Order: sequence, then C-alpha cells, then structure tokens
Amino acid sequence: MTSVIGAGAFGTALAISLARDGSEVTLWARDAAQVAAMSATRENAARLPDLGFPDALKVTGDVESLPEGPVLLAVPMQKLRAALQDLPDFGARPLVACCKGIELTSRLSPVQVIGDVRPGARAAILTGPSFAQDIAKGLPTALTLACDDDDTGRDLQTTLTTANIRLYRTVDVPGAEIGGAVKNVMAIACGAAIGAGLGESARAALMTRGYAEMLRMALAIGARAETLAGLSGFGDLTLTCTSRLSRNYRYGLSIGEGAPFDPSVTVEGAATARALQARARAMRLDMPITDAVVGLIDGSRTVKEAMTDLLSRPLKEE
Ligand SMILES: NC(=O)C1=CN([C@@H]2O[C@H](COP(=O)(O)OP(=O)(O)OC[C@H]3O[C@@H](n4cnc5c(N)ncnc54)[C@H](O)[C@@H]3O)[C@@H](O)[C@H]2O)C=CC1
Ligand SMILES: O=C(CO)COP(=O)(O)O
Repeated sequence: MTSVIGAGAFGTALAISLARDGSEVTLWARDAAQVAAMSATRENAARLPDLGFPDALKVTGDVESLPEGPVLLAVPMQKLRAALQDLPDFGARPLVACCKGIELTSRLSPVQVIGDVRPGARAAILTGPSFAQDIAKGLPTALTLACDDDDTGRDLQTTLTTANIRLYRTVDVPGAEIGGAVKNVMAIACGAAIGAGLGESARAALMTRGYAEMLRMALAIGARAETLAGLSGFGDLTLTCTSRLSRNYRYGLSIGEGAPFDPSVTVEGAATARALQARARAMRLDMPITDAVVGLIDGSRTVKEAMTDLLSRPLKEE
C-alpha cells in the first residue's frame, strides 16, 4: 500500500493513477479543511477539478495512520525538509521524493535532503516529464525512478508503475535529480524569450545550450551522461520548455511580457536557479543561462540585456 504526503497537483495525480488500477492509496494533507473537502467531494477541486477520486483512494489528515509501504513525498523542494521534520519516523518504509530542484539553504538535492533529515532511510526519486493533469486524466506518461539500492528500486518500479505511468529504473540518483532541477531553470529562460518576442529559434538555442549546462553540472557531480539524455533530463527539458501547462514556463512568459504572476503558484525553477548558480560558482562551472535567469528573477537584467549578455560571450567550440 502506498501513501502520498502532500495533496497538491502532483501528489493527488499520482494517488489517482495508482488507485485507478485498484491499488490502495492513502493521500495525506496537512490542512484539515482540505481533507474534509476532498473526503466529501472526492476530488481535489483546488488543483485537479472534475477529476474524481477512484474508490481505492483514501484521504486522511492523520499521519500516524498511514499503512506500511512506500511513502511518496509530493511537496515543493523548498518545503521538503520542513515536511520531513514534521512527519513521524516511517521506519523501513522507502521514502520517494516527488519533487524537483535544489534546496536553496543547503544546495542539496531531494534525496540528499531526505538523507540529511532521515539518515539511513531508503530514499528514491520519481521524476521525468509529466503534467499532473495528464497523469490524473489517465493519459500515457513515462517517468524515471532513481534509487541507488537496485533491489529497492526494482520494488518501487513495480509498485508505482500504473496503467498510464510507465517507469524506467536507474541507480544514477544524482543524474535523475539534476535533470529535473536544471530543466525548470531553462523553462523560465525559454518562457522569457518567447514572452519577450525573441522567437522560436532563440528558444531552440536556449534549450540546447541549457542542456549543455545541465550536462556540465551532471558530469561534475559524477552523474552519467546517458541519464541526462533520458526522461529525467532531455525528456523533461523538452516538455517544460515548450508547454504552457508548465508553471515554470508560464512564469518565464510573464517576465518576458512584463505581466504579473501569482506568487502562490509553485515555480521550482526560481529558488533552484539561485541554488544552482551558487553551486556552479563554488564548483567553478560556467552556467551562463542560469546566471541570466537569476538576473531576470532578481530584476537586475531585462530579457533584452540578458540575451545580449549571452550573445556577446567569447566565441568557442560547441
Ligand atoms: N504539477 C505537476 O505537473 C508536477 C509537479 N512535479 C513536482 O511536484 C512537486 C510538488 O508540486 P505540485 O504538487 O505541483 O505543487 P502544488 O503547489 O500543487 O502542491 C504542493 C503541496 O505541498 C503541500 N505542502 C507544502 N509544504 C508542506 C509541508 N511542510 N508539509 C506538508 N505538505 C506541504 C501544499 O499544501 C500543497 O498541497 C514539485 O517539486 C514539482 O516540481 C513533478 C511533476 C509534475
Ligand atoms: O515538472 C513538470 C513537468 O514534468 C511540471 O512542470 P512545472 O512545475 O513547470 O509546472
């Protein structure tokens, strides 16, 4: 039996997909009013309206009552540590990070944060290209399940695969994590370019050179290049940099258009851009698009200035 911590868009969608197959799933939310509303209406009206819960999905606000089995942590990256600190000790139950990014305060990845708060826990990450709406509607998706313990990874791959989520497995946790973190930063860059009217060619350049930055950081932390060419890297970069369903891309669009953006929306790439820049500087890695995105977010560069910065860099081999 699987438990999902966090009844946002992604956690709810994963719970719906698992329960649709008949697996018993418990979805935990910390907000009592949300638990009551979801229990009464059998939907998550705030995040996934009109997508009803299958019978096998149980909603709870009692974290002590979660059954044995894997625990999916579907909370934003910058909230993962606090969420873990508030949760009980789950013993030997595998903890699966379902978030993307780098913690701003520590520059740690999701699985590293789990290890920091829960040393010795069996930790994994579920990542890759998928919008919560697509998963909840039953549309086909393929994701990466990364766990450095291959036996645990195999168990999780079997348990978490559903009729519409095909899971690929890897032991390259750093590779899977860095792809999901960097692609959100690049989605902000691409949204800003499109929003400012710089055109599709500029977006293709940002995606390709963004992939180069992703790979540079990945290799520097000991990840495998093949992982970045897979779902968690290239796959998610493609989805997020090209779709208006992406919140990171829409945030970038708003920067490019000079339009307001709702600050309550989860935009992982914003904090992660700053964390990634700090990490890259400490490691002496060149990540110019990441620098540009930080400049856009903190308001020190306009889109036009950021693009001029990128285009005027010294010429080099590809
Ligand atoms: N929405 C999507 O399409 C996808 C999201 N993701 C990832 O999933 C992660 C979560 O995103 P969403 O679910 O979309 O965000 P969301 O904003 O829809 O939901 C986040 C949920 O986390 C809960 N939460 C925040 N702090 C908490 C804490 N300390 N303890 C317990 N619960 C807490 C909030 O109440 C909220 O229900 C992000 O890292 C995102 O990148 C991954 C793939 C797809
Ligand atoms: O991670 C996602 C797609 O794989 C969701 O993207 P956003 O967080 O930008 O909405």
